[in-house]
Amino acid sequence: MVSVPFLTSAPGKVIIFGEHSAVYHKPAIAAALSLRTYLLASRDNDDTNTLFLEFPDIQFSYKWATSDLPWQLFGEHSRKRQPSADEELNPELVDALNSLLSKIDSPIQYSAAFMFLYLLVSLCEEKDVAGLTFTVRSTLPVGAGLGSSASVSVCFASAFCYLGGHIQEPTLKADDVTVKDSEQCLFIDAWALMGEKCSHGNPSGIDNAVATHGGAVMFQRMESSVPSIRTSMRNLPPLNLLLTNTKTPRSTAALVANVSKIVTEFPKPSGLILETMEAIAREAYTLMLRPFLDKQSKNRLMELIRLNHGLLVSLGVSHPNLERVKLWSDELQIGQTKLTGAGGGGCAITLIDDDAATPEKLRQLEEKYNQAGFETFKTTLGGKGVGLLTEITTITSEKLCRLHNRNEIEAAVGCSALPQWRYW
Ligand SMILES: Nc1ncnc2c1ncn2[C@@H]1O[C@H](COP(=O)(O)OP(=O)(O)OP(=O)(O)O)[C@@H](O)[C@H]1O
Ligand SMILES: C[C@@](O)(CCO)CC(=O)[O-]
Ligand SMILES: [Mg+2]
Repeated sequence: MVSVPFLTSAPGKVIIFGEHSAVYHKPAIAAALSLRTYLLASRDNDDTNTLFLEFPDIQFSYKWATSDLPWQLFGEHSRKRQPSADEELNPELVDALNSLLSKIDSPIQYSAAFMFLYLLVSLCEEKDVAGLTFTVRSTLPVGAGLGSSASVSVCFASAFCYLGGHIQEPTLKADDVTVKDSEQCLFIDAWALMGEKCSHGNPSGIDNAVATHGGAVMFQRMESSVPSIRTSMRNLPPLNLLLTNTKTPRSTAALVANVSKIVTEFPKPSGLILETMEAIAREAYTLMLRPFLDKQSKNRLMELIRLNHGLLVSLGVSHPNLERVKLWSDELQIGQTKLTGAGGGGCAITLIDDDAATPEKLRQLEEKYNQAGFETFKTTLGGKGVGLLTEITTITSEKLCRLHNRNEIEAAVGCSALPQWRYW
């Protein structure tokens, strides 16, 4: 029997090359971020017949009588299995959850609650979770292209795999280096992909893979049930990346659906665009295998960023605010900019040209962004994947909900602040 309270955590990601083309089986390059989501499972209420959700980042607080959930749809055997990459969502469970959630009218809250319940009922029995409170806090911006949905999905999947007895406690500390994926990580990743399917119909799996395994990868989705290829990129060259959030809201589900429409209606040109994106990601991979980039390679990488962004624009996934981020960094000749994640708003990355970007120019750029209401981030790439923290004495759901900002969340429960975190 697992003892509560405990926390799970998973990082967000930045896609450097290959968003959208990743859905169409093309290779993409992404790295874990130091910004993370934290999920606390605790017994903060006396009522053992109820399940409580606290998701303050999206202003959502909810509860269900545990007996109202459709536990009967799964037996012990189906809870223990690892879903294959092409497994579709269970239609009976989808129907049951749709009726249960019919009163929630915010799409953001609906999709979070739907993912939560889908994974919970798929992985746990009623007795495992009755009376528990689940609280989510994230240092990632919600729905901004940095993989917030996948990091939440990995937090849910790992917590429910653990509560359901499908995986053991992890043992790796932050500094331990591993070369082989653990079986437990593969199990969590497979279920987190099902969670991403709850969030949008056709995920490539790159976001949940990075949130589960951490580090930096070249990722390629395969056809049918063949597992995706994940090639770890251990010695990523130091990249001076500026991350800018336009704060323009968008949803990955809608953007992926729009691209799918273009791919269906214009198969030939869109096919060529996707092939070009593949060529870009492959060349970038070769360049990024070198531990240090010489000037010529760095310039080539910047050109590839520019080309990749242009192709994403042609697929219709940019936004005037993303173009503003690019225009202003182009005007000041800071480096090359592309949107990251699903686009349509959210974040852009700028690969900074260290020779051209003087501190004064960077200051001017940040000032322009601030005036437009954009937020810039400093974050490190390639951090740890999914983790667990047990023996918590000081944090309760109420305290976690009350934390005001990223720094407070990191200080209270963060992977960077607490060496007691272990990783699967
Ligand atoms: N802190 C959070 N608390 C609760 N739910 C969250 C949180 N962060 C994200 N979510 C869920 O994930 C959804 C956002 O997912 P979406 O895929 O649209 O954006 P993203 O994952 O940030 O970007 P991308 O998929 O482009 O990387 C939200 O609508 C919400 O349902
Ligand atoms: C747009 C997309 O390529 C990345 C979203 O972070 C979708 C996916 O790969 O699942
Ligand atoms: Mg997402």
